[in-house]
Amino acid sequence: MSNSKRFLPRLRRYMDEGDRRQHRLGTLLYALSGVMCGIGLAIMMPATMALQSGDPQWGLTFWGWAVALAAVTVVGSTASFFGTKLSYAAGLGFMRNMQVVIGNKVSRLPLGWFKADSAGRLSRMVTQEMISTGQAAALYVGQLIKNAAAAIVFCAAVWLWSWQIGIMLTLSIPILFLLLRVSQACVGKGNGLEDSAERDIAARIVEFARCQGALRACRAGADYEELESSFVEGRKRSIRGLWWSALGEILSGTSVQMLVVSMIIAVSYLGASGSIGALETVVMIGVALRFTTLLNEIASALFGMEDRRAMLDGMDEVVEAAELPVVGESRARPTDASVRMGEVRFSYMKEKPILRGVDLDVPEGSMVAIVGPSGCGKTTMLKLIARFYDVDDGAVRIGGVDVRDMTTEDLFARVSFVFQDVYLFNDTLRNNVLMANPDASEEQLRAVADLAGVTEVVERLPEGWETLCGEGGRSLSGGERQRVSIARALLKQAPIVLLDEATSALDAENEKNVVRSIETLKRRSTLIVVAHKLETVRMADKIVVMDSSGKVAETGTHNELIALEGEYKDFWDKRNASSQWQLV
Ligand SMILES: Nc1ncnc2c1ncn2[C@@H]1O[C@H](COP(=O)(O)OP(=O)(O)OP(=O)(O)O)[C@@H](O)[C@H]1O
Repeated sequence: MSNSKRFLPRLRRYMDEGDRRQHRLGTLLYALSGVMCGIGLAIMMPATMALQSGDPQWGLTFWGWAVALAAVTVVGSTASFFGTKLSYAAGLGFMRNMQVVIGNKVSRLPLGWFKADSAGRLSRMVTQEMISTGQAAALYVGQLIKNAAAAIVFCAAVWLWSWQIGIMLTLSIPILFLLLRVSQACVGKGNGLEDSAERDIAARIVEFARCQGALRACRAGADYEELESSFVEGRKRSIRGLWWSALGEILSGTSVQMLVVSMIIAVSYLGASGSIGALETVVMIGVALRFTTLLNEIASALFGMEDRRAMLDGMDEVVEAAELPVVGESRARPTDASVRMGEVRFSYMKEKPILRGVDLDVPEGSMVAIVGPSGCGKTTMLKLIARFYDVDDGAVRIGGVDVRDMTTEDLFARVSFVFQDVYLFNDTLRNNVLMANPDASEEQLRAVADLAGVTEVVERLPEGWETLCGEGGRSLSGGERQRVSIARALLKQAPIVLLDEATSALDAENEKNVVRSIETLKRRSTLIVVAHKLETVRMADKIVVMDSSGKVAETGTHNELIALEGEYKDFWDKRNASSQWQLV
C-alpha cells in the first residue's frame, strides 16, 4: 500500500471515520462548486448573445440567463464555502490523528528500530511535514477536484456553441492531462533529488557538530571532509533537482499556454470565417482566458500533492515498520533469574550474519563477562536478551521462558540494562534516577547515588538533585550520564542486569564507581557484562569469549581460559600490555 501512487486513499488512511466522511462530503461539495463554475462559464455565451440580440437564446432572455448565472454563482460559492470548511476540518483531523497514530506506533516499535536520527526524523514528521500534508488534504485535493470538474463541464458546454472547438478541447484535454502527469513526475523527481541532498547535508552537519571533540583532537575542527563532500554532492544533486523541477514547470506552463493559444486561434479563425459573430468571438476569447486559470490551478494542486508524496512515504514507512509480535499475557512465569541463549542466530541485514549459533548459559545470581573483538556482536547479544530484536533462529530464555512468550511489562520488570548510549530526560537529576523506581525512599535513592558516584555530581552542581539534565542529558558529561544510568539499574533492583561497559576511557574516579556498582549488582542480580576492563573481567564467575565470526570461541573461568592459551590468553595479554602504557 505504501508504494501506491494514489494520493487520496493514502491520505484518508490516516483520518478517522468521521474525518473521512467530512473529507468525502467536502470533496463532493468542491466538485459541485466546480460544476457550477463550469456552468457559469458556459452561460456567458447565451447570456451575451441574448443581450446583444434582445431575443431569447436557448429559450431564455438575457434576464433569464442573468438569474441563472446568479443562482449558479450562489450555489457554487455556498458549496465552495462548506467544502472548504469540511475539508479544513478533515485536514485538522488528519493532523490530530497522525500524531496519535505515530505516537502509538512509536510505543510499539522494537527498541532496535530507534537510531541516532530517529528523534529528529519523528519530530519533523509530527510537526512541519504533518502540517504540510494536512494542508494537502484540506486544500489541494478540493482545488484539484473543483477545477477539474469546472474544466470538464466547460468542455462539454463548448460543444453546444461550436462543435469545432468542442472537438479541439475534447481531444486536447486528455493530452494536456498526460503532459501534466509527465510534468508532475519531473517535479517529483526534482523534489526527490533536492530532499535527499538536504537530508544528507543535515545528517553530516549533525555529525560534524557531534564529533567536534574527535575532530579537534585530530586538528580538523573546521575541515571535515565528509561535510565538504556532502556540500559538493548536495549542490550537484540540488542543481539536477532544480533542472527536473524547472523542466516540469516549463512543460506544464507551456502545455497550458499552448492549449489556450490554440483555442484563441481557433475561435479567431471561426470569427474571421463568419462561422461565429464578432461578439461571440470576443466572449469566447475571454472565457478561454478564464479557462487558463482553471488549468493553472489544476497544475498547482497536482504539484502541491507531489511535494507531499515523499512526506507521506516517510509516514507510511514508520506506520508500516514491523513490530515485534507481542503476547497479551505471558505464557509462563520464569522459574528463576537465569538467562539462556540456545543456538541463537541473528543478523541485522540478511547478507551479513552477526551471531551464528551462539549458546550462553547464565545461572541465577552469577556474573558472566562477554569479551571479544570489536564488532563481533557482544552488545547485540545483550540487545537480544532485552528483546530489542527477535532472534532469527534459536531462543533466548529467562527462567526457562522464551522472551517472545513474555509481555513487555513482565520482561522489563525482570531485566534492567545499562547501555553505552545513555538517554536522560529533560527533567531533574532526582527524577531521572527515580524513574527506575518511583516508590523508592530517600535513603534508597541516596544509597544508590553514593554507590554509582551520582552523589559527587549532585554536590558539584549548584542546584543539586534539582538540576535539569537537558534534552537527552546534554548538561551532563558522558561519564556522569553513565553514573545516572547505573544508579537507575541499582535502584530498579531487577533480578537480571545487562551492562555494556563503556569502551571509551573512563577517568579513574568513574572506573572506581563502575567497579563498586558491579560488585553490588553482582551480589543481588544475575549480571551479564560486555566487558572491556580487565578488572571487570576478573570479577566474573564465567567468561564467554566471542570470535570475529559471531561464534563462541571459549567459555570458562579466568584461570581455565588462561591455561587454554587460546583467544582469551591473547586478549588478556594484549589488554594487560596496553594497561601498562604510561605517558612519559
Ligand atoms: N542497528 C544496526 N543495524 C545494522 N548493523 C548493526 C546495528 N547495530 C550493530 N550493527 C553491526 O553489527 C555488528 C555487531 O555489533 P555490536 O555492537 O554487537 O558489536 P560489539 O561486539 O558490541 O562491538 P564493540 O565491542 O565495538 O562495542 C557490527 O558490525 C555493527 O556494525
